[in-house]
Amino acid sequence: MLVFSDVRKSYRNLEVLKGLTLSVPRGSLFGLMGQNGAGKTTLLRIAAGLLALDSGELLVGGIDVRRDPARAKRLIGFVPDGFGAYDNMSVAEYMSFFASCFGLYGRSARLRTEDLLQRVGLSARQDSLVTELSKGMQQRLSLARALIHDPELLVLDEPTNGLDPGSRFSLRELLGELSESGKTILLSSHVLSELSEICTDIAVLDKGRVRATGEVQEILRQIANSNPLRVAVLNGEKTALRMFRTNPCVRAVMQEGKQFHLEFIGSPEDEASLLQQLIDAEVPVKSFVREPGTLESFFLNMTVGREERIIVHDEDESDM
Ligand SMILES: Nc1ncnc2c1ncn2[C@@H]1O[C@H](COP(=O)(O)OP(=O)(O)OP(=O)(O)O)[C@@H](O)[C@H]1O
Repeated sequence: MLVFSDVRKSYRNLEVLKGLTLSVPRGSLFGLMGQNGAGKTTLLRIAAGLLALDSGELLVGGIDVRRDPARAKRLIGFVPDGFGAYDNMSVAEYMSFFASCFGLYGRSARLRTEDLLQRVGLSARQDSLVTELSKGMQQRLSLARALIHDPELLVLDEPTNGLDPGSRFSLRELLGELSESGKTILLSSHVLSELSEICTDIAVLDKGRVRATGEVQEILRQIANSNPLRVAVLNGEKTALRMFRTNPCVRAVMQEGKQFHLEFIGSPEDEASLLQQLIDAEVPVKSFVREPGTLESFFLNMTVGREERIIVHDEDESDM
């Protein structure tokens, strides 16, 4: 649905997107991760047709945005990070204003507005001033506004930012429903657990480039296969240490008395095989736990330099 190829964008001397290549599949609910200043908003604003790219190519639904920006824009609804100033407008007037921007007037604009306000749970607030709405309600109104022309692609910049847990939950449900109804959704978020819960695909943006991208389930599976193992034994720690050091899946061992922290790259079968070896050697295992995979650990691995991460190797051979 969206294909960025070698896209570059600078603000004066600051190059923010440095040859960015990314593909957002049609029908996906795509999450964009990245540290502050990574270039997420810049990327989303380019996707929404609000910023021009300096070089490279962007196709929206197969349309080259540089050749036919107006046609590309009709395919997109954009929800920015922040609501803007609409002090003297009621909810109904706000919707009617944006409907007119897309050539919808009279009865068709009214029916579309009613349908969208119902979908976002704001039917009862049509006559309220938009400034009287809570932040969560404003965010839902902004979403309804972005859907006024029934776009195929919805782009949202930090949509859950500043929302309380209840509003976050209802917005996530709404995005899930829209995704199921066939919309392609591209959103950024700092709440990584949220992305793993709702997104089908993610990309990690770092210093203006895509460092990793793929289906969330596949990424979580890979994370799970590279997570540490924590093992505690009642005794037999020397035998256990010898086994850990000779196991091909164990990259580093940290020992504290009868407890071990293993950097382990392996499948659940590899884990089971190591446990079986300990049992066969009659080492009494007290606990054997693989830490769960999270998007946070993946994100940190991608964006924090290796030199900043501490990996402790147990070099001491004296207890063998
Ligand atoms: N209009 C602008 N003029 C000059 N520099 C800008 C402009 N907009 C953004 N920048 C700079 O570009 C870089 C990327 O900004 P951008 O807002 O795209 O990042 P982001 O990943 O969305 O960050 P955040 O998570 O903090 O919102 C930052 O260094 C920012 O200061």
